[in-house]
Amino acid sequence: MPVLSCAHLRKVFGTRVVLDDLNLDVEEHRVVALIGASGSGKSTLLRCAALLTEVDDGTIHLDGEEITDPRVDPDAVRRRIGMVFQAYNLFPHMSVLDNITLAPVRVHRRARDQARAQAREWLDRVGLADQADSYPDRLSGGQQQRVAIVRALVNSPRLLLLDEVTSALDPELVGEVLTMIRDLKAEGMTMVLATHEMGFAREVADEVVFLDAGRVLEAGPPQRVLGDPTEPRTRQFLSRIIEAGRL
Ligand SMILES: Nc1ncnc2c1ncn2[C@@H]1O[C@H](COP(=O)(O)OP(=O)(O)OP(=O)(O)O)[C@@H](O)[C@H]1O
Repeated sequence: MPVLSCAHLRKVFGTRVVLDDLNLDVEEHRVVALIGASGSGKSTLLRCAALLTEVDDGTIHLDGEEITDPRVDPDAVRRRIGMVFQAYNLFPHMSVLDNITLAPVRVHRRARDQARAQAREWLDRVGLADQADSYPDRLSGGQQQRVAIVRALVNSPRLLLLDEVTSALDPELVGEVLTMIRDLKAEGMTMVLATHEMGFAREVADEVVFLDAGRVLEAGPPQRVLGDPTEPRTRQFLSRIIEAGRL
């Protein structure tokens, strides 16, 4: 059974169809990279999967449970899904440790000591143990994004959704975040990531999914989709990326 299964998703903003009969399955321990032009629906898909945006039609299952069922408690679902955004969204007036433990303690009613111990363990693993009591503005962008990823991991989610997590970073800080994602993959974390980093998608993803106007136009192993795409639209997208020097 897939960890995440999206079937016939449809999302419309005003008159614009942003997800259009979209289907996507993500098996356990797999990493799926979503690629596609700006506006193709990558962020919307991730936000729908995290129950941050409501779908207009279709279903989403997490471990076989339909999470788009209105009777499901969204907070309970969000505890099982970690989501990280492009802008790390850390609270500036809170220490790293408080940023990480706020939701587990306040929203998910986890015991404070237990949440803090787990947060410290994670910070240690990603080399940020000495920053636990720092405020975000003392950290580099790469460190802040790693804290945001730890914040998403502290509930031991079944699935991690990463939306352009390196886009806001200076090029020299991208590597440390990518290394962290690589390590998570090695540990077997199931992930879906929207990315413009084709080189990284090629290296880390088990499957690359090309979205075009809210549909999955092409999906498969990275070598195939990025190296020898069958769809003209995918080829066109990739040649633009090559021109921009980003492949
Ligand atoms: N809350 C919203 N209200 C209205 N329109 C929205 C909203 N969120 C997204 N859209 C529109 O939906 C379309 C798809 O946006 P989305 O952010 O999902 O694309 P994307 O593929 O992630 O793009 P990018 O690569 O630029 O992040 C865009 O045209 C966007 O303007």
